[in-house]
Amino acid sequence: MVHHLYSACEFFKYIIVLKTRDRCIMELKRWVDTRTGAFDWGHAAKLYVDIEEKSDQLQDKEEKVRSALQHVMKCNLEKENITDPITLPLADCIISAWLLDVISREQDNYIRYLRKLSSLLKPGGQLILIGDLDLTYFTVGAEKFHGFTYDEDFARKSLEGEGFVIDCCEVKKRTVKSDLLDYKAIIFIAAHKQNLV
Ligand SMILES: C[S@@+](CC[C@H](N)C(=O)[O-])C[C@H]1O[C@@H](n2cnc3c(N)ncnc32)[C@H](O)[C@@H]1O
Repeated sequence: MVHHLYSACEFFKYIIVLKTRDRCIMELKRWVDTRTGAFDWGHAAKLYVDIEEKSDQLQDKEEKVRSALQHVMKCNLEKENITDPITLPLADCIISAWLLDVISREQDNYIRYLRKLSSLLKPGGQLILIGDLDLTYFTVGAEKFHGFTYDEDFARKSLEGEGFVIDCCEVKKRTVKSDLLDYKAIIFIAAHKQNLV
């Protein structure tokens, strides 16, 4: 998914994308390098310029994202240092979308993963967290996977418990009809990591 990078590159000159699967890393690098046969993310760029009413900037936007995207790196949230053997400098902002919902089994996991994301952030740094509320399953191809089920209260308390201050939290009720997954709403949270005193 690259949709969020179109907005992010308006604010950040250097962006690092972390992915766990080698195939995803390879595909995204092909797109960054405009290689033949790379996945066409044109619809994401078009969506961005349409929302921002900047359709004349379509070409520029693609180039801006590509030049901000410095590295596509491997990560695994199960590891102590999730980008082992590389240690990244602390980030100004982390965007995590639909990741914790999918990889967490229970509340303790979710909080532990959140702590790992926090450890990659500078004090005062921003965390933008997007997820599905009340998800129990999702489907990919013919396979059905477990979703971690949580509500707004749990997300808020988890962030606050890990030393974040929530600046904005919005919940948007589901409008899509599909039995491929069963979430009830999408949650968008912008929070910052408290400075240590
Ligand atoms: C629903 S997708 C979220 C996609 C994400 N927003 C993106 O743009 O790539 C869940 C992602 O979690 C990744 N994942 C699974 N186990 C992981 C782990 N242990 N550490 C980090 N990512 C993991 C999967 O490869 C998958 O891309």
